[in-house]
Amino acid sequence: MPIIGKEWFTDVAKQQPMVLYEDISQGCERFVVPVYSNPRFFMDSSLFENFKYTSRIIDVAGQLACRSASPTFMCQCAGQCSTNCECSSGVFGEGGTVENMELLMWDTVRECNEYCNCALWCGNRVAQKGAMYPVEIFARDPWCGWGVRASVDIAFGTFIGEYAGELIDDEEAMDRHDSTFLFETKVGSETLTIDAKYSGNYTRFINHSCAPNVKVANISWDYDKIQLIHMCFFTDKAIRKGEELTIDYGEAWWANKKFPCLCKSSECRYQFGNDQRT
Ligand SMILES: C[S@@+](CC[C@H](N)C(=O)[O-])C[C@H]1O[C@@H](n2cnc3c(N)ncnc32)[C@H](O)[C@@H]1O
Repeated sequence: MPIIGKEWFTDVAKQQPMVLYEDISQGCERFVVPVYSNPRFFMDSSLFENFKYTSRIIDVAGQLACRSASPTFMCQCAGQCSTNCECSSGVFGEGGTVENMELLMWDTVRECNEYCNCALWCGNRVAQKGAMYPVEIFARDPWCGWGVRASVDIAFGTFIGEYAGELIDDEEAMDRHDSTFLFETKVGSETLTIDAKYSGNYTRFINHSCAPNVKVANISWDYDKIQLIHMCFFTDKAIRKGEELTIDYGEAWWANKKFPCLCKSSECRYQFGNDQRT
């Protein structure tokens, strides 16, 4: 494997990108999600041919359909929920951004739901409304593959998308030989998995960084006790247009990986052995 120096990345950034798809979401998002290749190196784009873009959780095994449907959570607030509202976790400030990231990451955050009396514009309805900020998929490099970058400036604490894909149980997850796109979640006390290998949205292209600018929080907007926990992505820094979006995959993900991390951050924790790619 060649040594990747800083010059390689600087040089590649100067190349004119090629539009491979004008909108890989095919209208599933509020914005187009273009895919950019790079003439400087070859990138396998065959995955896009069989990839089904969806911005939703696909209940393949009926895990959600078989839940009891009795509404447990519902507020009686009029218009905007008050700070005393039983649904509100006080995480979202005015405009729906998160002010306190620690609070967001502390536990599952409950948003108001379809049985709540409050308005659709209530500030406790954020992630349920879907992604609002345009992003693009780009050819990062031949080793990491594709990545995601912001198409506009995005403020700190902004919801940018939900990890979408097929909702499967543990047994099915073990049978799927590629664990790259598996993300654990819960429905009530049951642990389930979202697999975004074949179906998903742009979040499945987000790469790892040891100094990430996006965090993944647990959010629910179900009325039922047996709630689906949605894995929701929020910016943890102010993001500039063109900046790559990254998350921390966590130690468990890296535990059995045979390749080094290419995040190039000074805080990188997974550069194994004598790897010279600095
Ligand atoms: C969830 S996918 C992210 C999208 C992926 N880059 C692609 O082209 O489909 C995770 C895979 O991306 C690559 N990857 C992501 N972050 C990386 C990093 N920091 N260093 C090296 N490879 C990375 C690895 O091949 C990993 O298995």
